[in-house]
Amino acid sequence: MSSDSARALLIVEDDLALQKQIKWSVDKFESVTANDRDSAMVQLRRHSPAVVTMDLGLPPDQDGVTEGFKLLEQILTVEPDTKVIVLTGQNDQANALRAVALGAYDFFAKPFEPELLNLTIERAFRMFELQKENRRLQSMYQPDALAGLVTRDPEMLRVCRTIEKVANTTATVMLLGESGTGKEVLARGLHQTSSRKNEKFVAINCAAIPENLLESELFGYEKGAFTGAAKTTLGKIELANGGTLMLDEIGDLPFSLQAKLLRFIQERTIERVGGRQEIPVDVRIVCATHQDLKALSKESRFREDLYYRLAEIVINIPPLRSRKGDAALLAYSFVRRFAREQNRGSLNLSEESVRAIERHPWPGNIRELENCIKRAVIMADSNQILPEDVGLESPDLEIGDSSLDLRAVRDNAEKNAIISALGRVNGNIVKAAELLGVSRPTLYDLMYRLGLK
Ligand SMILES: Nc1ncnc2c1ncn2[C@@H]1O[C@H](COP(=O)(O)OP(=O)(O)OP(=O)(O)O)[C@@H](O)[C@H]1O
Repeated sequence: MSSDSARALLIVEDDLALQKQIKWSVDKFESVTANDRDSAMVQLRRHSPAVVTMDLGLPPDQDGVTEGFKLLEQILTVEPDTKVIVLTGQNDQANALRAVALGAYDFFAKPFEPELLNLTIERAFRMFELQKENRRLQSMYQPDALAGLVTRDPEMLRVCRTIEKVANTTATVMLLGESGTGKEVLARGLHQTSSRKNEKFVAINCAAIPENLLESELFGYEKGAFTGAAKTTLGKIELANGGTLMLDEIGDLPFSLQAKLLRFIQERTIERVGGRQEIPVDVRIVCATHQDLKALSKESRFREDLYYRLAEIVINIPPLRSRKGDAALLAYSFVRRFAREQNRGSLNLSEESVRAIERHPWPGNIRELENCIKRAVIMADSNQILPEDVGLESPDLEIGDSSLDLRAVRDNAEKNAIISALGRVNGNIVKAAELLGVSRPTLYDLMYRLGLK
């Protein structure tokens, strides 16, 4: 445990002899004890333990599980980040799975193996610390204007610092990055950090508007300028007057309009379509593209003089796959956001999901990850988001460290046995359950948990 994790382990066990035995066998952790639901909740409030081990059979229902499940729900409502390890009877896998589905961190069958229990508790503490660290980092690095931006990647943090530095200059900023890397978020951040923050931020996507409409969208038009121009209408440039104009996908600006934009940047005046008056406009320009504008200008598809006008400050935004640690950090933050929006209470990513997220290359960058987590929050049947909810393959067992991870070894062995059994009986669940010596519902639960369904 790290020094900051002086947070206790809470052991909830009504059998006092067993309680002592557990406490003794996990004596490297600082522990407190409770023997029923009420005393457990008192201890929870008093010590805010990071990890709880609890028996499901608590008084007055020692032989059942009602008190145990009530306690589990209460703990996760009051302290959703607590890692709860449920101790179950030997053949009580159905309740163990139900507990995990409700948000328990792990389960453990009694009689327990002290070494394994120690290992599981240690992992739970580590997970707790990791999540806490993620939240700390998230709150640390955010200047107010870039508050919605989640990152701990050194390159992205440099990008944020550059944005802050240039915000109050008049320099035109060019944001280069793949789709979904947060170009608009950064452009808005720049606007918010600048002295123009109380004026408008107007964005226009040059790729999304047909060429014949783009000119009037940008520059506006006078009444009667063309058929259907019933009244004088301001364009985006004029609408942004005093504020910031974001020209998104600038690489798609038609050649014919590039000259007109260049003129505006040089003269700082516009002429509406069908108009003859020069109208002065004061806007800060930020442009963005995923294209290589220099290459486009070599091919004479983008005016070189315009490029140099727009590229006073060029900021390269790294793709998500090269931001260290950001995929998981963003995923945690999106889970919290969408769980709140969808009233899903305490919802957590399973360890497998986190690993799968870390390994995925995210070609659609943060937008793809955001959509993926939104879907997962809707799809998750339990309080744990599994790799299949995220739509990602469960990562295979790693050679090395995690081959020593007994839970993963056990999961993998169970998965292989189930796949073999199902293969042998041609997919017949009843027969496979018989072959494996478990009930049909247990097999279904197992298949679900192991991502075989
Ligand atoms: N660092 C970040 N932290 C939190 N959310 C982010 C971050 N970066 C991007 N997002 C979110 O990801 C989505 C995509 O971001 P944005 O629209 O800014 O990307 P873009 O690069 O402008 O994409 P495109 O080139 O396709 O227009 C948005 O919903 C945005 O809120």
